[in-house]
Amino acid sequence: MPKFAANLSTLFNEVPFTERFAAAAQAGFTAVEFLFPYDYPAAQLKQLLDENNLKLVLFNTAPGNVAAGEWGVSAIPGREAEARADIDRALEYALALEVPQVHIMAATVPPAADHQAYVDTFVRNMRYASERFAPHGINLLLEALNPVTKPDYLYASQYQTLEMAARIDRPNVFTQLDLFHAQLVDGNLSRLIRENAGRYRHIQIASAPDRHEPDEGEINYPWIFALLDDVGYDGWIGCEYLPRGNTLDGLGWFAPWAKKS
Ligand SMILES: O=C(O)C(=O)[C@H](O)CO
Ligand SMILES: [Mg+2]
Repeated sequence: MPKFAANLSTLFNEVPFTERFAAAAQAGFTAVEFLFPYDYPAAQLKQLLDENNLKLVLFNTAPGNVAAGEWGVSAIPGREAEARADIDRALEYALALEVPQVHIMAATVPPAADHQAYVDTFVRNMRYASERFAPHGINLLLEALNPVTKPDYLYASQYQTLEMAARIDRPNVFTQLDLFHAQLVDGNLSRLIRENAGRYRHIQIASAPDRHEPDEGEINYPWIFALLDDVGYDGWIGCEYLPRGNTLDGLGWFAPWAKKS
């Protein structure tokens, strides 16, 4: 039985961020995820979660200087102190908000840069993060991003993040299987889901190629949800899509699973 989390960074964007918690709960979600919590005190976010009986199931480490093209700091050589401070801050938020997993953002790699140096830096910082988070039972996730949405990101293929997780070789490090990115880069989603069950601990969904509701495009999500049940996936499924129009108007696909108020 799939468990869905509303991504408040992309859904319910008709209202300000702090009003999206109530909107998600009223739409029948019991869990949420979003990109970054850092613009708000943890206590304020916890109150919003508690008031709406919502679990927070994922957020990311900080993105760095987005205006300068950065998308994560954990792989940038020479920025280790900043990356580890971001990891420590993410841990503080994860503990305060009772979050079971955090996506550690890697970095975009400038075309002329030494890619291996970025990989080696990321492995070291991930092992640092693993040691910080493991005593609290919190998992760390790596996510491949397709090169159209995010050019020059450290990894684009699911098979690269699976290999990276194996190289990091820590028991609380897994991949985040965003099926939108996976379809655009790797395809053969059934093989990915079947052959790597247990190595991904979070899933995100959106249509391909347009990243809208999961009721259009190339991916047959009802079939995918049944396959996920078949392989015993019991994690959350993050609804990280860009609504075609009003969020509520596009939630017909979610009706079978929405919590009835
Ligand atoms: O971009 C995505 O798909 C994500 O899930 C990350 O949170 C941000 O890149
Ligand atoms: Mg994603």
